[in-house]
Amino acid sequence: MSQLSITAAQAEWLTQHNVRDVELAFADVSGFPRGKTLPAQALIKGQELRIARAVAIQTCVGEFPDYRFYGENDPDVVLRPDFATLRPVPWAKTPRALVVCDNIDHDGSLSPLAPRSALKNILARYQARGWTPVVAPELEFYIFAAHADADQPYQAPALRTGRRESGFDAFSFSTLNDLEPFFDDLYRACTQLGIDTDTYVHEMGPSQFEINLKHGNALELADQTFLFKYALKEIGYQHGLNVVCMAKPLSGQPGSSMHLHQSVVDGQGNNVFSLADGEASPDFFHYIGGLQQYLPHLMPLFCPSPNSFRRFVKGLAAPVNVSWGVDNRSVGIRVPVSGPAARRVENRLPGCDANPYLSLAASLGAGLLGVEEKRSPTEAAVGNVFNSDDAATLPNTLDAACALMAAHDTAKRLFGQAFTDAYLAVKDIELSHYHNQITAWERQYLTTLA
Ligand SMILES: NC(=O)CC[C@H](N)C(=O)O
Repeated sequence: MSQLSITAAQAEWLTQHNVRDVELAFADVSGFPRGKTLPAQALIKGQELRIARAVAIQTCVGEFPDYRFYGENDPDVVLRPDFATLRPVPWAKTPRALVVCDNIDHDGSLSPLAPRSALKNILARYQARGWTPVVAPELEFYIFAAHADADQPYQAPALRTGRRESGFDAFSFSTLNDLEPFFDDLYRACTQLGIDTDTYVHEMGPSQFEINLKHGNALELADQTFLFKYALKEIGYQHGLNVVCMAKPLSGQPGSSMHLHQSVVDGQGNNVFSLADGEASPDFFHYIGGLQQYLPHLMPLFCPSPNSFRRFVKGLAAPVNVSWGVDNRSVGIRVPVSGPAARRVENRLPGCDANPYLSLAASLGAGLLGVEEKRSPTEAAVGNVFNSDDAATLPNTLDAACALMAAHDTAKRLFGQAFTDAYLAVKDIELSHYHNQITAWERQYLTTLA
């Protein structure tokens, strides 16, 4: 899966294309790209780069939790390139490449603080059973006009007639046509980055879109999703657009999700969720049982910011429960209609703001625990269950979600104590910043009272 050294063909390609630098990139806990840029020839010669271990657990406001979460001596990790991900940077004017890296501790092991390590460790647990997950993320995002004043609401971009979308316009083609130059460049970038896109549509909100990635290997899809979000931003900037993966950027409008479709194949490539006769297997139900039991304990990995929880509004196709059902958008765990080979589960909880490595690791980990423990799911939901009592099974703020994560050992069992403690410490800092803000709403409505 991972490729540890550069091939002669890759070195030749870098040289032939006059690639000056290579970004050694990895996702921090927020999913933001971080790393160092190295001259291409140095990479070819095998120069090793190190970076502070703490970078993986940088907060979204650029601070770090206490030393005890990453090492009192503030140590380094090696940025070890996975050369299977070496690609040109589509938006670079001077030829540049990028390669996704693992963070390696001094003892040669994957740093438990890095999100890519968390996913690799869960995949190793599947591998130990002779199993391989197959996943497909679906990403919703908003495209806004260029925007620099964080105090002002986002605005949809001006279209051909000067009009800006303001209402719902699901599945229309007209705005896709308006934004064709952006989408053309995005598609070109995806091809260059090895991102295998499937359908794209106008989603429900004003200037909200969805692009689905083709199903495949979980590590590859996490890398692709990480790079896709990087590409969205950069291609947007080239067109004077601000592409936003926040879960709920506009009040009163639909939020943006990152639904995760998942199935598992055995060593022969057979879907373990289906029996030979085409019926659903016991493991399929155990997997769903695991999701129902453990997803609530892992919510900060699907919904990483206070804003993430604003998405969960009844009736806007965003889940508010961990019920499961077939072909049902009022549940958190949806089973799409399919034949036996494609039998899969769709975890609808993650927002587009989720880190793809962590949300995939958490979802696959919860399902695996369900299989190992032979958990039974509830009865399948029938009809619309937005108002059912199951809603109470999910925390509805980041504060409550972190408290639930801390109160259970699920995250620790899947990702270890070091990661769990560091992640919660990061969230603690981010929440304290968030709660210290005085908002426009308070200025608007509380001044007459106080
Ligand atoms: N594509 C859909 O089903 C809509 C999902 C919805 N926008 C959400 O936030 O979850």
